[in-house]
Amino acid sequence: MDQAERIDLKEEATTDVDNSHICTKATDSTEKHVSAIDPVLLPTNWPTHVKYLTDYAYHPSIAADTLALVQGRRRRKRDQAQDPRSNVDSDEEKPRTEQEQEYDEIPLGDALPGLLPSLSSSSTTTSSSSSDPSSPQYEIRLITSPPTHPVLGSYGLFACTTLRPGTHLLDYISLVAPDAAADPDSDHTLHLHSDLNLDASLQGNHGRFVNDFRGIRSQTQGPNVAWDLYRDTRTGQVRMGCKVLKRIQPGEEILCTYGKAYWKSRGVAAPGPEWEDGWDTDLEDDSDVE
Ligand SMILES: C[S@@+](CC[C@H](N)C(=O)[O-])C[C@H]1O[C@@H](n2cnc3c(N)ncnc32)[C@H](O)[C@@H]1O
Repeated sequence: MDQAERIDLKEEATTDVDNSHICTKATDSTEKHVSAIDPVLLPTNWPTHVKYLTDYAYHPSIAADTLALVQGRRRRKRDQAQDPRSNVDSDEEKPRTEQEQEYDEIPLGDALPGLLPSLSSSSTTTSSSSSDPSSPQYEIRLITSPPTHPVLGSYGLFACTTLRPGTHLLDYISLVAPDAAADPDSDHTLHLHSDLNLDASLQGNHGRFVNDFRGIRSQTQGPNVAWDLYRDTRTGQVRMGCKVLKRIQPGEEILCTYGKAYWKSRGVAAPGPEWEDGWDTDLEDDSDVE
């Protein structure tokens, strides 16, 4: 952890006239490595009690083997061993453990650079992400309307630009903790893989602000984004991506499903379909939408 990139940036407010909403724009000059983002660089509406992370933090109780797998170190070692120029010992002759095989099955994907979202798309390999680094794709907003909104007075994540189905928008960055160390009272948890969970209650990124669609979009509309587990092609690190399912207009709230189990564990009925299929099965065909 703590490989956060510091970007010396100045923030300026810009108004999107067409959509009557304000998004925060940022420009960078130099890049350095420090342990955390400077308070002045934090996103608008970022809570003071939460540390902003640009990469995962790992709970000290995670077993060494599991940590090597979830961080991708075990995979990198294997890849290096296959390189004829390398003198790294190969693990290939050793039979794959059940746990290694389980991690091998996680689909590969390209991680977004661990920067603030306003800058994160500048060097991404995903063609579906925004190519304009000075134009953030989303921002945290205090929810003040409509009066029926279930989390009125709390925060949510909102689109600043049009987001197309299939876009890899962000990753849910937080503390990675095993079940045994999970905080049962945390409202900012997401299952990662096996017995590992993501907990962004005290450290995280924009992902922690994505609300559940219930009471905001209809059951027929469903969520407009979905969480998608992947292993970074480059590093082998296991990450939780957020993919756009349906076209999201500027100013629209970015909403996922927490799953029925989340609400059931909190004594809340969650009617309607499960909405927990893979993100690509619910992907809207955007080809004829203008
Ligand atoms: C990950 S947080 C979402 C961000 C939160 N609004 C904030 O400002 O930190 C999850 C919590 O937000 C609230 N929440 C999110 N979506 C909701 C919904 N559709 N209906 C009711 N509460 C919701 C619940 O209290 C839930 O435990």
